[in-house]
Amino acid sequence: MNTYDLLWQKILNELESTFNEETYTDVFEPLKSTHKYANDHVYVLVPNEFIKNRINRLYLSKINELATKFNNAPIRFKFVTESELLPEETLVSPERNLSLKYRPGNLNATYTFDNFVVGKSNMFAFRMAMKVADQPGAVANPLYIFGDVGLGKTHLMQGIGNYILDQDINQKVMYVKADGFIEDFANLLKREKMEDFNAKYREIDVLLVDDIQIMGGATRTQMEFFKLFDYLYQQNKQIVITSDKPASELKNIMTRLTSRFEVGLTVDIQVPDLEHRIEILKRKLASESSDVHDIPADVLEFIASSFVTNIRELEGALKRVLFYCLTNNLDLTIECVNEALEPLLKTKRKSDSLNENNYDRIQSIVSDFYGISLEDLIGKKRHSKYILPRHIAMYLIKTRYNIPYKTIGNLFGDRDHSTVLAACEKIDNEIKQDSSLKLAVDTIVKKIDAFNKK
Ligand SMILES: Nc1ncnc2c1ncn2[C@@H]1O[C@H](COP(=O)(O)OP(=O)(O)OP(=O)(O)O)[C@@H](O)[C@H]1O
Repeated sequence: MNTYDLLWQKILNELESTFNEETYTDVFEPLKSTHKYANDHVYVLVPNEFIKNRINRLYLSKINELATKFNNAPIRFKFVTESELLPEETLVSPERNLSLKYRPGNLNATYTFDNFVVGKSNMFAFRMAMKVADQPGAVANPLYIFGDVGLGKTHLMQGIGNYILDQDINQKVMYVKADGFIEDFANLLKREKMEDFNAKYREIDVLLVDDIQIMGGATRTQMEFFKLFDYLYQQNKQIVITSDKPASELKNIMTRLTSRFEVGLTVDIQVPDLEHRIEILKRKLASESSDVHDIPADVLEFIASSFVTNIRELEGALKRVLFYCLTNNLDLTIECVNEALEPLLKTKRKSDSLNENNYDRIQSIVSDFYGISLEDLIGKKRHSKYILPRHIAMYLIKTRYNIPYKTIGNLFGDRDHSTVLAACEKIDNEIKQDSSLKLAVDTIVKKIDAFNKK
């Protein structure tokens, strides 16, 4: 038995004890050995497309996780049918080499479905992304993904692109951030090279546009984007868009665009809970090319509890811990991790406590101003004398501190992302039209500023 067969056997043993007998017998039992190792992947031949898709969707991430654990270094599996193998074996294409970080169409090869950790906060978004990737243009077009900073929108969107390319390398996928599109359009205006612009954006099968809110106010770009959107949409080309807010709440984006975004399917990604964050840390650890593959549970929980609202920060903390402990040759204990993270935690504690006090202060200044109790400001009563101050307090916290809507929701009796978002947008609109409301908000702001100067 070669090394890869041995590795596969270990994984199979683990899968046998993890999954029920039926799943194991149907899916894994026929897959006795590996086929080859190439392009950073161990290949396993599967009898048909159905089994392949089932494994890719449901078990691939677990398999890769076990593989990395048993191999003591990152390694990935690929399940292929016989018919796929022939063309693939003759194809020595750089696009297939995952050691290259970028693939055609500006795609980051490391953002895949199998390393996207799924939990309650992103389950629906993930399922829909898989469906869209399986049948581009047919299931939900456009797919509109929104959520707060650092929660995985780009990862999921590029996961769609990578999956589509994995199925068919000839598909033309194009990933662009909205500011990149604005820049390309500005260049087009300067040089009048319409053919280049069209070649880049029209001769494609899948368009992925990240952070569409950046296009707010860029009217001419929006008009061009509108034409492109319609052109691709009419041909059933898949479009995926991400944003920090729902389409209906986008500022300074023309309604004919936002209404088109709403024609397809909108999904959101929320802040992950503790268990989910710990799982993310475990999976990031397995994919790190360091010698550490196991971290004590209390240490993982410590890191996951310290970084709550942004997965990018959570990832950064893990990297810092690994680097610090490895270079100083220290064991991964809570004390050592605390030491490693101290500079980050210190600034965070400072700004958190400062901010928490400030959030409280905004809430009490608003409740004082309107002569209601703090309890009623935060509570569930639906009378207008409570609702307006509540919305104003949410709006002021968002505009001053720009923390996730969900976090603001937690400060107001666990209200959800969309409730807070709607409240903030409502106040933002109303102060433009209602001068007495604007005066009230300005007065409250002055009181807050006066307090901060004390
Ligand atoms: N569910 C997840 N599983 C694994 N990694 C994740 C997950 N969600 C986010 N990440 C990681 O967190 C980091 C930030 O994610 P990403 O850039 O996709 O966030 P975003 O929502 O697009 O942020 P922004 O609003 O700043 O554009 C990336 O490294 C990504 O791989």
